[in-house]
Parts: sequence; C-alpha cells; structure tokens
Amino acid sequence: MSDKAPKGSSWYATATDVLSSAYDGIVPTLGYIKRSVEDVIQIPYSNVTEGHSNITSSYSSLESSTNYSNVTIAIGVVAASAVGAGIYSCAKMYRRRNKYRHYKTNQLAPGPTPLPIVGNVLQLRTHYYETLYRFVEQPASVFWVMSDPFIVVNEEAALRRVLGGANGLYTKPKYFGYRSRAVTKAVQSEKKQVALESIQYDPNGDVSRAALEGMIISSFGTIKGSMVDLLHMLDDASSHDITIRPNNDPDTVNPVRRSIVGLNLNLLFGVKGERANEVDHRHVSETISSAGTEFARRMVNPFKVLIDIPSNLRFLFDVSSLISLGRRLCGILDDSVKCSMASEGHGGVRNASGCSWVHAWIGKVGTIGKLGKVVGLLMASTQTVPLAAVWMLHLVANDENIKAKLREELEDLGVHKIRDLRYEHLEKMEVAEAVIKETLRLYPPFPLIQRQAQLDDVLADITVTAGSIVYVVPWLVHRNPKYWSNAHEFRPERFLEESRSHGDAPSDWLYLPFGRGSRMCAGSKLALTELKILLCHAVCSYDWESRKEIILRDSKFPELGMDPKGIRMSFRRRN
Ligand code: HEM
Repeated sequence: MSDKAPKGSSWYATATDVLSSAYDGIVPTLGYIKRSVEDVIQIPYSNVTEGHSNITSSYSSLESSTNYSNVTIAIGVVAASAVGAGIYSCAKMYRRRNKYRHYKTNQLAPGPTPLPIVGNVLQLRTHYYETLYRFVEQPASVFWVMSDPFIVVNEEAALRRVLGGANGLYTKPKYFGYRSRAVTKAVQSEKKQVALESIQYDPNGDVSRAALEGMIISSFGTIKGSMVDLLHMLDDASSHDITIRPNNDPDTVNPVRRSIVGLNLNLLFGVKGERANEVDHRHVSETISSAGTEFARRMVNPFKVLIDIPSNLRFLFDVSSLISLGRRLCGILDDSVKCSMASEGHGGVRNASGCSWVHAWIGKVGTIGKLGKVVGLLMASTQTVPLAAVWMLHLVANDENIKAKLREELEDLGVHKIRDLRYEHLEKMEVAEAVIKETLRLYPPFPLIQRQAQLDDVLADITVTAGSIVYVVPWLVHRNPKYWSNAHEFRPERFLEESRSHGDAPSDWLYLPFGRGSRMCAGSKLALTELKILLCHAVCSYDWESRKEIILRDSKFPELGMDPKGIRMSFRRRN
C-alpha cells in the first residue's frame, strides 16, 4: 500500500496492509522454496541419469543433509518474511496512531495503551463500558480498533461541537460504523464542498415534528388502550407465577416489547385491523429485537463481526427478514396514500393520521432510501421504548417514596384512574416526567451516537483527521461525576429541583438520551407520551415489586449494561 493512504484509513486498509506486505515477502520466498524442492526432487533423477546408481552410503548421507539444509533455509526465509511483514505493519499502524496526538503537548492522545495491531479491541470486547468508564473524566479519549481511532468525546464543549454539527464539519455518517477506504476517499474528495456549507436545520421548524404531535393527540385513546392491555398482561402473568415469564421468556422485556412493537406499527405505519393479519406481531417483535440487539452489539463491539460466525449468520438472516418487513410496510404506506388521495381528491391534504407523520418524516427519497428510512424508523421506535419502559417500572417499583409522589401528583390533577387521563394532563405531570428523564439518564437505550468529521479538526485538544468517526456514548456522559452529582443514583428530584431539561448538569448538551442538535431523535415526544401513560396507569392501578436476579454478565460493573435481563416483577391490582 502506498504511503499516500487516506488519513485515518480503516481496518480494511490494515488487513490489506498486512496481506500485501506478507504477500510481498512470500512471493520471492515461494520462488525460493520451489527451486529448493526442485533441487531435492532432481537429485535422485540426476543421479540415475548420470549413472551413479551405486552411490556409497556416505555420499548419500552428505547429499540428504544438503537437501535438509535447503528446506531449513526455506522455512527460515518464510518465518523471517512473516516477522518482517508484521514489523512493517506495526510500524505503519504506529505512524497512523501517532497522528492522533494531544494538540498542545504533542503527547499521544489519552486512552489506554493500545496493543500492536489489535489496539484496544480486547479490552473493549470484554469490558466495553468498564474500559470507557476508566476515562470518564477525560474530555476525549482515543481507543484503537486495529488502525481505526475510536474517539469518544465526553466534555461539554466537544459534545456541543460534534452534535451541534459545527456548520457541517460533523455530520451523521451515511453508512453504519466502520468505513471502507472507498468511503473515506469519497468523504475527502467532497470535503471542499462541505467545508463552509451549513447543513443544520431548525428542529422546531421541521414540519414532521408538528405532524407527530397531531398524530399523538388523535391517537391518544389508542395509546392508552395499549398501555392498559400491557399492564393487564403483566398482571395476568404474575397471577400465575410470581415472576413474569409468559412462554418461559427469561425476562420481562418480551411482553413489553411485543405490545409496544404492535402499538408503534399501528401508530406509525397504519398496521391495524385487517392489515394486522399481514404482520405477525410476535414474529416481528422477535426479529426486530434480535436484529436490533445484534446491531447495538456491533456498534459497541465492532469486533464481533470478525470473531463470532454463528451470530453473523443469525444477524444476516434477521436483517433480510427486516428488509422484507420493511418492503411490506412501504406497501402499506403507499396504499394509505392512495386511499387518502381517493377520498380527498388528488393533491388533497392528508389529515393528522399516523401515516401523515411518517410521510412527512420520510420526505422525497427514492425506493431504496425509503426502505432504509422505514427500517430505521422501525428500529428506532421499537427497540428503545420497551427498554426504557422496563427500566422505569423496575426503578419505581422499589421506591415507595417516588410512587407516593406520583400518586399525589395525579390526585392533584384529578386523575384517579387511567380513564381520567387526558392529553392536556401530560404537560403538567412534572414528577412523572422527572422519573422518565432520570430513567433515561441512568439507562439510555441508545448506546452510541456517531458523527463523522468532514475536515481535520481539533477536538478537546486532540487532533481529529477528516473522515474519522467521533462517538458520543450517552451512558458515559450521564455518569460523568464532573457534571452530575451522585451520578449512579436514581434521583428523579434532580429534574424537579434544578432544570427540567437537564437536571443538575450544567447544560442541555450533557443530557443526551435522545441525542441533540439537528439530528436529534424525531420521535422523542411519542416516546415520552407512551412512557408517561404507562407510568400513570401503573401507579393508579397497581402495586408492584421488582427484583433483579442476574447480575449483567457482559461487564464487571453490575449497573453498566443497558439490557434489563434478569428483572422479575410482580403486580397486584389496587382496589
Ligand atoms: C425512549 C425512546 C427513544 C430513545 C431513547 C431514542 C433515542 C434516539 C437517539 C439517541 C437517536 C439518534 C440521534 C442522533 O444521531 O443524534 C434517535 C434517532 C431517531 N429516533 Fe429515536 N429514540 C426513542 C424513541 C423513538 C420513537 C418512539 C421514534 C418514532 C416515532 C423514534 C424515531 C427516531 C428517528 C426517526 C430517528 C432518526 C432521526 C434522524 O436521523 O434525523 N425514536 N433516537
């Protein structure tokens, strides 16, 4: 590979490096081995042709020792070229890593010492959150995944710069995760155009957000009904068995997930009534969950893709199921447009139904773009809310004090039963909102937010080369003791006593469960509505307890994982 490799090129490049240098060394070696082997083979032949069939034993032993030494030399040369290739690759990688230096001191950027070739892969693979947490107070850390920098920013100014976009300097990557050389080149060739172009837009001026609110208001009854059914299902399960294990599912996420998947398919894509028969909710929820979990695991642990072959196969299968589901949903959306056009006349304005929001959000894109957006929306809307719901019920379950406060608030609003709850109450439910926000602070369901640097930049005093991906880990930002008091404690009061939007942290840029900036979550309002209704119904109608049996296996810290496995809840109806 030439020295003019693109800046910050990928691990593919590294692999190519290793292979090409190994190849460079191996080709002459193979030639040498071939010649040596030919020598060995030729000796008896030449002996025969030259009429030396009666050779003495001493001569023959001398001859065979010469042959052995040829083979030994060949093996030696192979080993030496392999070692040479390794050293060459390490040196090249070292040079690449050296670019990521502390801007002022010219020291290597903060982060654990990377191992040759593999970088921090082993630490990140086995103790992802624990490794990141060791550097929680660093403004930015650089970990290495082979020759790819894994830049994690964790300081307010840097977060503001990256998520705020810095006038187009940081954009959402067009592809997922690790990049190919071709993509890096494309980014760099476009960089001049991107340079001063502002690509930000005002989220409040975005028509799709207003349409979402319209959809929530018109579907309020449907959301309420769904939350009633969900808690009924949990209650039912606990009346048979103290733990919630319908169908022997080992965790509580499945019933919650199934209901919320069903609800959001209905709200967003209009999958209801007869249409619901076309989509098996149970199967859909399992597929989305399995693909989503694998997706998230790959985001936090890109090396899974290299090592874990069975999970790769499963992932491919799930992704192809998701694509076919996406196609079906696109068909359902297209049919809904045809129906509304037929009923309102061509060019008619669609009313504030679920589909109108989705169409507004999808905008004008081609068939593939639409499929991508539909699958993305499906994942974004169905993977996140169930996780938040389970953590929320779990955290409130054992906190009688907060339950009492929630009940008091609802009493004050005149909400005694779920049927009393109206859309207007939601804004006034400050304690409920604080509980949800604190849940999302401790256990943000979205593991990683990515942005790509379009030009070279200096971020928290670290040089970042164009094309690099910068990562924001909401969990890490939310646990930073520099910004949050008692960061590991569940204290909803911080969103009541201090600011409602960022609690006791100094700014909005430090509270990121929905991201921030122009590409912030498009459905946060719907998520908060669903969670508030669920919480309201739970405290009005149920007493419940929760215990967590299994300490999360992925990490040494029991509190670090986001997947609420091992939670057991039991519900009792209140009179
Ligand atoms: C608790 C629940 C949720 C959480 C924690 C969450 C979190 C997030 C985060 C962190 C992002 C990425 C933002 C970024 O890259 O800066 C995102 C994007 C997105 N979310 Fe959510 N989300 C939730 C629920 C929903 C729901 C219910 C919907 C559907 C209505 C939704 C729709 C979207 C969409 C469409 C995007 C992509 C926005 C864009 O690329 O411009 N999300 N979400």
